[in-house]
Amino acid sequence: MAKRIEVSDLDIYYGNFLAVQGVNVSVEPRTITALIGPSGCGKSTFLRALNRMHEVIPGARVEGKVVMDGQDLYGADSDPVSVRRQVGMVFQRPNPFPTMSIYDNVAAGLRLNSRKMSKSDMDDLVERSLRGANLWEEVKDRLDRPGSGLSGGQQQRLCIARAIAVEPDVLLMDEPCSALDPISTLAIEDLMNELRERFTIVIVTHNMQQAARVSEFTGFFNLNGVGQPGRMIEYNPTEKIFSNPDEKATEDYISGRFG
Ligand SMILES: Nc1ncnc2c1ncn2[C@@H]1O[C@H](COP(=O)(O)OP(=O)(O)OP(=O)(O)O)[C@@H](O)[C@H]1O
Repeated sequence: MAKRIEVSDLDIYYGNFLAVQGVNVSVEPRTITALIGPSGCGKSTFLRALNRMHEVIPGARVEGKVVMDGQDLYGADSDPVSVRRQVGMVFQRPNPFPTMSIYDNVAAGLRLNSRKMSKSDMDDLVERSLRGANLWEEVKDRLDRPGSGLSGGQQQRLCIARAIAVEPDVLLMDEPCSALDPISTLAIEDLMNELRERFTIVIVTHNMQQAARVSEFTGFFNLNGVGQPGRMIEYNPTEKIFSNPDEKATEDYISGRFG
């Protein structure tokens, strides 16, 4: 079930380096939010803080709050593994488990979450997830073949099937189309449009047209200079960001004056 994410006063560190400072934002359920901004301003860092992937890096930590429908993701009783099950992630490069079959790639997350399931229930869930990722028709006759044998765009949809199989509440996507050709990119964008009905989606993209095409809300990150922390300086409906942003820096960025 899609959930609301409320971020308050979030600071994100790598050791002593403050990479992202003071993010306050509320992301509504069943919407797509795009995060845009120049390289190094902390978009990916912020995204990874939303499912506690950030802390996997030694010395990395956050201050502030990320609350999902009332659940404090960094609270003392919150388990990072369960957070990552609730908040799924799709990466820039499609990363199916290379030696695993297409079927097992989708089933992997369910097995890791040690849900005991009959073979026929698992078959149903794998099919539903592959259909949900608009991949079923292309792979239904070769489910036992390795995931690595698919095209890049198919591999990315396989990764999305794997992510949605565990029924997360939120789906994070870090430049999911940057390694894909335009046709595969459109297939993923169509898919995002369908997935928004079931999930809260946050996507990092360098592609302004993509942000404009797929998202309802856009967050613009910026930084004042090298070594300075990135900040989310504007969060607004995407239409407003691209037609009449509140901040001059947002306008300069989207009109290609920097970045
Ligand atoms: N593992 C890490 N260890 C230390 N610093 C890091 C690490 N990853 C990122 N950083 C730093 O944190 C800051 C934000 O980086 P991040 O990758 O989040 O930016 P970004 O906006 O996603 O950039 P890009 O658009 O180029 O992907 C940068 O100064 C970067 O050098």
